[in-house]
Amino acid sequence: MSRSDDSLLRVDGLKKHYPITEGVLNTEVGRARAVDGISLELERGETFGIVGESGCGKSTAAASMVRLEEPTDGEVRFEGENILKYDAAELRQFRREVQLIFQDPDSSFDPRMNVGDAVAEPLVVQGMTDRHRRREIVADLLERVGLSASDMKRYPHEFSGGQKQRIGLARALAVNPKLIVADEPVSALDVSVQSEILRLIDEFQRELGLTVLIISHDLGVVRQVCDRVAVMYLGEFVEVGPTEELFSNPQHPYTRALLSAIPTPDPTDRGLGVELTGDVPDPSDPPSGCRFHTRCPEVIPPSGIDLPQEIWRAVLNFRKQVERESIDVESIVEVGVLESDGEYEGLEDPSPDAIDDADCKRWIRTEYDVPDRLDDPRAEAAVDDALDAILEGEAERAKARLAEEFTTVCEREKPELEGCSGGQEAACHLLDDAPAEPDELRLTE
Ligand SMILES: Nc1ncnc2c1ncn2[C@@H]1O[C@H](COP(=O)(O)OP(=O)(O)OP(=O)(O)O)[C@@H](O)[C@H]1O
Repeated sequence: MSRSDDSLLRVDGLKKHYPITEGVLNTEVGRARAVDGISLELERGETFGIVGESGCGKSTAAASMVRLEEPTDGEVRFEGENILKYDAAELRQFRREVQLIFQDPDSSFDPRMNVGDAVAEPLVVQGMTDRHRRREIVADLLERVGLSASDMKRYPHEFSGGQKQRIGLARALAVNPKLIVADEPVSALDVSVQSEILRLIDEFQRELGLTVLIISHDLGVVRQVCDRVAVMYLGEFVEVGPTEELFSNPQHPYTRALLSAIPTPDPTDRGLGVELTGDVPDPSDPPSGCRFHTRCPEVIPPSGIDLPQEIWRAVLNFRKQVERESIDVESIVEVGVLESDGEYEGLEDPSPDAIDDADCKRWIRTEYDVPDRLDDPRAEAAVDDALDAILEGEAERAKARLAEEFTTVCEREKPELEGCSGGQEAACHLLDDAPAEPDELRLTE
């Protein structure tokens, strides 16, 4: 992602992995890959947003970029200097130039300190000894954020959430920072107040030429203020681009799914019609290939498999349950018998052995929304063989049969971020120029 040499902050291949330990000896048994190789450049004066669901690594990314967390790998350059090599004095200077705003403004205030002292604190730390001058600056800042100079004497608990966030902004601006990093700055506030705070950030950004990095799970927030946006999923950026391009012409299925989830005021507008189900997977064991493939509504089928999208997704979900060995045949059969309209009436032992295999297989298919018969003969044969193996208690054979027929390029190969026609970059095999398998077919809708 090469933009200009005059970027304020440049991040290359940033990773933050947290060790997972067990036992009294704290033996490392794994690593949570919270951030797993992200790169970006913040141009001076731009507002950049990182958006994604809870748990995909946004806060850790921001914290690692400003060394609140020590990165595991990668490089972060601020005005061309490698911040990971800063000594204590350089780090102190950096901490003045980069100010942080958090979701909960209370966390940055000492409840026993009045607002005047709280906003002036960074000036004191910076060595400004002139009390009168400090008061002037604080009065001016409070007025600029929409409060009054007389609020200086009051204490944080006397203010509403929105007002506290204004005070937090005044405090952040006190030392003329070059970069503001705001982590969910409005998500704790009422919707009506959110817009006001975002407008204020926008105003300051323009007036003072600030560079702003906003972290949010809310696409509406980033759309309101950001010039560019990165969409993050499970420690990686899956799409990066100018805000309007990304919102009007999303290229990654994850971006499309996030956009679909935004409620629209128009009841006839059904959005992009994509539903995002399930949670972000565990970052200590991310899915292979494209990390989104386990939830993606647009997974590319393997060569020669031709199923409608919804049915293909159901087959993939069924395969996932087989992989996890979580298909509870006994319970499914028990329910099947109860609902079987008398066919098995009076049966003393409703165990799978006492039931016709064809019925067991049909009930398992129903449980996972797989139709009784798939139109694609290859897919049908694979599902049927796997069901036979399951009923014979041969889980490994079932897994192997499904893997043989249904392993997709999305699971096999990791897509890289690449430029798309709309001016953004996205990491998705749907955008591959030459598909890994030439006869790979897009799913019929
Ligand atoms: N100190 C830690 N030790 C281990 N794992 C961690 C630690 N901090 C974060 N994680 C894990 O890293 C992943 C990313 O967390 P992070 O808070 O950065 O995500 P997020 O997108 O900001 O979500 P949220 O908005 O909920 O904070 C999560 O799975 C989280 O559990």
